[in-house]
Amino acid sequence: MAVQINPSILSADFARLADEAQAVKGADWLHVDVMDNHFVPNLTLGVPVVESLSRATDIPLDCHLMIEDPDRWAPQFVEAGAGSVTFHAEAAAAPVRLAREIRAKGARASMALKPATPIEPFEDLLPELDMLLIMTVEPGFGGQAFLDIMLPKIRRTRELISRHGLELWLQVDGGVSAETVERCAEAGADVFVAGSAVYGTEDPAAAVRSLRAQAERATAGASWACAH
Ligand SMILES: O=C(CO)[C@@H](O)[C@H](O)COP(=O)(O)O
Ligand SMILES: [Fe+2]
Repeated sequence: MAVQINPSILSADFARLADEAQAVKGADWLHVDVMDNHFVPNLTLGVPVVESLSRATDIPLDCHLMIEDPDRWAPQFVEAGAGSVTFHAEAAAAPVRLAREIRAKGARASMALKPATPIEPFEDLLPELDMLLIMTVEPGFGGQAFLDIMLPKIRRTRELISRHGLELWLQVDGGVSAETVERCAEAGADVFVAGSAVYGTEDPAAAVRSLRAQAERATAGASWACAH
């Protein structure tokens, strides 16, 4: 699978979201962080904003739900126009039923793991998912430092995906930048969320191109990719 770069609008200007989406032309998905001040100690946006944003841009929306009760809310984000919906394993009451419901409504189903949540208990669920998100910071805020200690989990997850012959995308989110993207790609990630490393620069579209080039180079030399 080709490398994908998903800018996070958490680091964009919320009063100009349509323009900010325009500013990252060439991005694969627009990453939309939904926070409820319960699952994480921060509050961002909800279904109506996703609905408006999906009408305002051709870039598909990758909604990352950092909320309690995703079983109730995730389907509404699909109806609002999200092309991919990520719920947290720690918050979902019935992750298999929820993933099936998201897929049945026509979106890609994805599950996220906080840094302290291991992948191993979820091995049997992987065929139910289109993407797995490994958080590389504690969720809640943009601009945090990348957690290097997550690299072994990325490697183990890539091994599981290969062993089961799955088409699952492996996303990393948090502190992904020019300094860290190559380590993530070498470990096995193929979808890269970047907030401050894209919107914190003078030229967000150029930042997307440059992260993509770095990730592609690192993937080309990675043992997990060479084995395919
Ligand atoms: O989900 C989150 C934070 O909880 C992320 O999507 C951040 O928005 C990424 O921002 P950077 O770490 O790239 O600045
Ligand atoms: Fe996110």
